Amino acid sequence: MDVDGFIQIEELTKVYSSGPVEVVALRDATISIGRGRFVGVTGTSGSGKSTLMNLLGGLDTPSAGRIRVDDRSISDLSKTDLALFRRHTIGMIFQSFNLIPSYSAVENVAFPLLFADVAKKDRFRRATELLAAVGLESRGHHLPSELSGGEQQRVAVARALVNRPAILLADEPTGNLDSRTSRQIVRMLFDLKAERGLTIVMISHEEALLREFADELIRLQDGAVLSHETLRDRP
Ligand SMILES: Nc1ncnc2c1ncn2[C@@H]1O[C@H](COP(=O)(O)OP(=O)(O)OP(=O)(O)O)[C@@H](O)[C@H]1O
Repeated sequence: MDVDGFIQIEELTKVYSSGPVEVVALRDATISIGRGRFVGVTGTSGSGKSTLMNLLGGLDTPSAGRIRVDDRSISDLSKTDLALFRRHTIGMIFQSFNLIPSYSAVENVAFPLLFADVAKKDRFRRATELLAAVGLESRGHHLPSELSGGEQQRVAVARALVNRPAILLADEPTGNLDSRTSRQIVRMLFDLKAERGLTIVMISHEEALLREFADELIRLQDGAVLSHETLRDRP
């Protein structure tokens, strides 16, 4: 296993065509991310951050280039293998928490396990453990509408981690939160990284927040990698 190049993004390009107009959302991006690193991605609006995240998460396919995770090219996976990769290797969270409104917190967290062939009793045991890991052990039976924004994002984090993925992708996870709650959520991601050996890629335009908690900072501009800084060396 290659610890340093756990995620290898090689000359990745994404072109969107809408009618005669072509938009190069990502151009020739080459990035190497080590296992267990917390990597922040920043850049102005339209610089290609979400495009990169969607390609990394296997939600979209590149126009050129490839992504390797743990030495496997995800660009060459069959539909079935890509679905398995998404389920077992990647957890994703977004600016909107995307919880199922009629499900309690614990049911939301357990939901991905419905598709993972896990017995009901174990689904709820694992979901309860994850809720405790994000500090919400006493809120399991609450509906999303009964939780604050920060608490809803914690439920979304627990749900993203319930299949024990190696990688957590976070696309503007603090975009709907006030600055104090934002800091609490990013600190929690930082702690989860250390406890679980997670590799985290987080998009944010709050550079100060990324500088406080991330190990590395990538800046995109017009779809290209402008810089890739190391903020903290591996301990
Ligand atoms: N489905 C699509 N069809 C056409 N163009 C797209 C599509 N998705 C993104 N784009 C374009 O690609 C470029 C990069 O978009 P992207 O969403 O990756 O940027 P971003 O850095 O995440 O922006 P923001 O911070 O505003 O979310 C933009 O010019 C955008 O308009």
